Amino acid sequence: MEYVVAAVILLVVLLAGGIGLVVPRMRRRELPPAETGGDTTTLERPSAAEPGVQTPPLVVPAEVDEGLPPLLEREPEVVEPEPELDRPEPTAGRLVRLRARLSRSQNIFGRGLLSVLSRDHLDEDAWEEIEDSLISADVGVEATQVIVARLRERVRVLGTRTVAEVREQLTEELVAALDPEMDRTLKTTPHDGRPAVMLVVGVNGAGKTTTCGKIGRVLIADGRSVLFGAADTFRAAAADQIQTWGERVGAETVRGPEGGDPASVAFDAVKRGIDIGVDTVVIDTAGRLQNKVGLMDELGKVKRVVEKHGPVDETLLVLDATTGQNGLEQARVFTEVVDVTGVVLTKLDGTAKGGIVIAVQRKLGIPVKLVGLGEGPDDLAPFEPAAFVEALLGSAA
Ligand SMILES: Nc1nc2c(ncn2[C@@H]2O[C@H](COP(=O)(O)OP(=O)(O)OP(=O)(O)O)[C@@H](O)[C@H]2O)c(=O)[nH]1
Repeated sequence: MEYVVAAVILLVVLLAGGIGLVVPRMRRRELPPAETGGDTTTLERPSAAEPGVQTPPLVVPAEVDEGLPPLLEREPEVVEPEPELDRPEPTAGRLVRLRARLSRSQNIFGRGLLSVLSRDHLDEDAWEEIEDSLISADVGVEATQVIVARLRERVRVLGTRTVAEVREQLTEELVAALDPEMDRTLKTTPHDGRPAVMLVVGVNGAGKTTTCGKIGRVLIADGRSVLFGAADTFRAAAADQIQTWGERVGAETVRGPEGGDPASVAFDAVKRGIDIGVDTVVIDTAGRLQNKVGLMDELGKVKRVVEKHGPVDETLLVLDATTGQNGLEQARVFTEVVDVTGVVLTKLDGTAKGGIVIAVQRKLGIPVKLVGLGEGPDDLAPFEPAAFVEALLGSAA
């Protein structure tokens, strides 16, 4: 009997010991549900939850942290490196640096025109060829007639003989046709405690959004701070596109919902520009031309709403040089809707008709302020008549 009692006691002790060893191990393997209370350590969930979904933190009892290796390891903290910002090229002398891009136009001006001028005797046929060259370079009939008449007169009166002299005189006439006295400065200086506001208008595809981005870089290269307003809510990708341009140079973009009200985006952009104290707010707009009345309403509204903050300082019209004289008709519609203060002529690198610059200025009476000479971020140059004409004529004499 004593043996039986001793055996039962031994069995109970062994069982108790066994349970004592096993239970804590099991408890270590299982994570209890949240809200255990008491002394706890809160861990972040390792994977990001879906946006908008609140994920409760995982809670691990403090005792688990002691002794055994942690079952849930903290994610190593990832410190994103600051994105490196682009440093846009300085704007001074860009036109000279990009002059090779005008090579297609140069063929007409440089080789064609100057080879005629180099003939021993400039007879009627030669003058007609010169006229044809200018017209086919899109200078426009009216402007061509004025330029050729003045050149003929100078050659006759001065008795010009050498090619170099004729070239010099042609250069002067082309520069004069570009009205070098016109004010081509961009009004981008903040005033009255608010940023300068620039509206960028033009038909879709003219290179408007790209040009906004390039203008931002031009301004930043010249030491200004910039904010973009993505008021082209018509084309979904336009806002992304301009935001990307902004991110590359550290400029903020204000955007609205796709298909939203462009005027409200423009208003918010200027408001934000005032709040954060930038120098210039550049606003991209949509340019659907199917319906002139709709365009007038939309652009007119954008302008009116923005002007609740103060007047628009600069309204730039973006024109695609490759559309030639057709582009001029489109341009006129815009000048009727908004008070255009300057023209940006894009894609001059893709046309043999660089003379369009002269036609645009004469027809619209608005200065060309910038020219686009490629798809690269800094392929936009302040327009300088003399440097431009030199680049067109090249050194083919
Ligand atoms: N070769 C050349 N291409 C250019 C120039 N400027 C713009 N582009 C190109 O023209 C195309 C159209 O440019 P976008 O800026 O998207 O045109 P958009 O007028 O803003 O069009 P929407 O946003 O629809 O209004 C792009 O492929 C640009 O890279 C230029 O000076 N030269």
